[in-house]
Amino acid sequence: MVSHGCFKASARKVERADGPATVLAIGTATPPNVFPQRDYAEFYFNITNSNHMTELKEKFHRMCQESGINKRYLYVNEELLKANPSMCAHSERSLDVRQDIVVVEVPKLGKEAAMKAIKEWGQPKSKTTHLIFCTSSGLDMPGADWALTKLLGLAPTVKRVMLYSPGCYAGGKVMRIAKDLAENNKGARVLAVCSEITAMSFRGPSDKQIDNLVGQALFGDGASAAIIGADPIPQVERAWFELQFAASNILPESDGAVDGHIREVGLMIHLRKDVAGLIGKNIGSVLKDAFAKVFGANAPSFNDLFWITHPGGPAILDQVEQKLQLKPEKMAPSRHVLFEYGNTISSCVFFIMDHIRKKSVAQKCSHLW
Ligand SMILES: CC(=O)CC(=O)SCCNC(=O)CCNC(=O)[C@H](O)C(C)(C)COP(=O)(O)OP(=O)(O)OC[C@H]1O[C@@H](n2cnc3c(N)ncnc32)[C@H](O)[C@@H]1OP(=O)(O)O
Repeated sequence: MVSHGCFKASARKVERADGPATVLAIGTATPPNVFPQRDYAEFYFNITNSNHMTELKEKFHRMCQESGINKRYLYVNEELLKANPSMCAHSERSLDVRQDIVVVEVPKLGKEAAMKAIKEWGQPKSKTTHLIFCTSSGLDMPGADWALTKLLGLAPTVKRVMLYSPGCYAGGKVMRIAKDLAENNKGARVLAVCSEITAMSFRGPSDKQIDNLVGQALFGDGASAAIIGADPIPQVERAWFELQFAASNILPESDGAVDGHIREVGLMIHLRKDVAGLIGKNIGSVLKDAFAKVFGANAPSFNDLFWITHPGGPAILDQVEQKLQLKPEKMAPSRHVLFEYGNTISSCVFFIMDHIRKKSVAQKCSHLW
């Protein structure tokens, strides 16, 4: 609905929340198949019939060892991959097979995470006013947001936002949109769900595309969900985090650094070799600008502030730690989630926030950092 110009500023003010957006609950979910990273090269080269590529197998094994990952959860398993050999080739027509999996399973995994978040929130799901669904695992119409609305039994009038294919910066993007919705719509309760199943990009090795191996060594499946709203109801809702500021930035010389293209062969991911270097080169100035906007001239040091990093890979975490001269504990939550789950793309950041708050509770901390 669009109103004419006579809509009064005072009426708009009434509709805004008083306080900042807060995270009121978090839930996470993973598929049942667990893959220990130490055995993954063996599994991967066996299932893709690639054991004859001995040098590549050795290189992949080294990458897995250096990945900072202990285990990952994947929807695919031996049985499914044997039944769908086109997914095990490096580039064979396989889009239909992959889409058939993710169109069904991505909303289902998202539902698992969302139900945990709603349960923790403790409010009836009918109080959900907005739904944001984010995935880089496939595309469909009417969309995974619609599918999740049906699966959860949310009101047909819930205001939906669907984000397809934002890739790794999606955790921040989801929070930015949720913050805007929560602060500009008094009483809004936003269910934000990120769900990823890498069946779109699982593929066999090729000595012509080493960056594919990087992705095969790092990415894992997982879903996370959060309830975000401003002005928590006293004694009823609990604010775990306040969302102070949200922004995004396109780095200079970053074209093609992280690309994903949906083709007949599924999702083909490209990673430039210098991704970690590019982040290291820019992280200081980007964060300084962001923190100056929140704190003005009195921004605390990077070690004193509360902030977390998406664990794209160990090389990225090392660069950030080194360039900003961080104490090791600053990167510990990101490294922990990478170790336990791998890089679960959009869902990673809520996994990290969930880990931090649980650890704070276990250690009886009065604050989260
Ligand atoms: C969708 C999202 O969610 C978005 C994202 O996060 S995108 C993911 C971003 N992550 C990255 O780009 C990964 C960063 N890289 C790393 O963390 C580490 O390189 C790694 C864990 C993958 C491997 O570490 P490593 O084994 O210690 O050594 P490293 O030397 O870096 O790489 C091993 C080999 O792979 C090659 N390699 C690494 N990255 C490559 C790339 N992107 N393209 C081509 N080759 C690459 C290296 O040149 C090296 O080859 P040689 O053995 O012939 O020298």
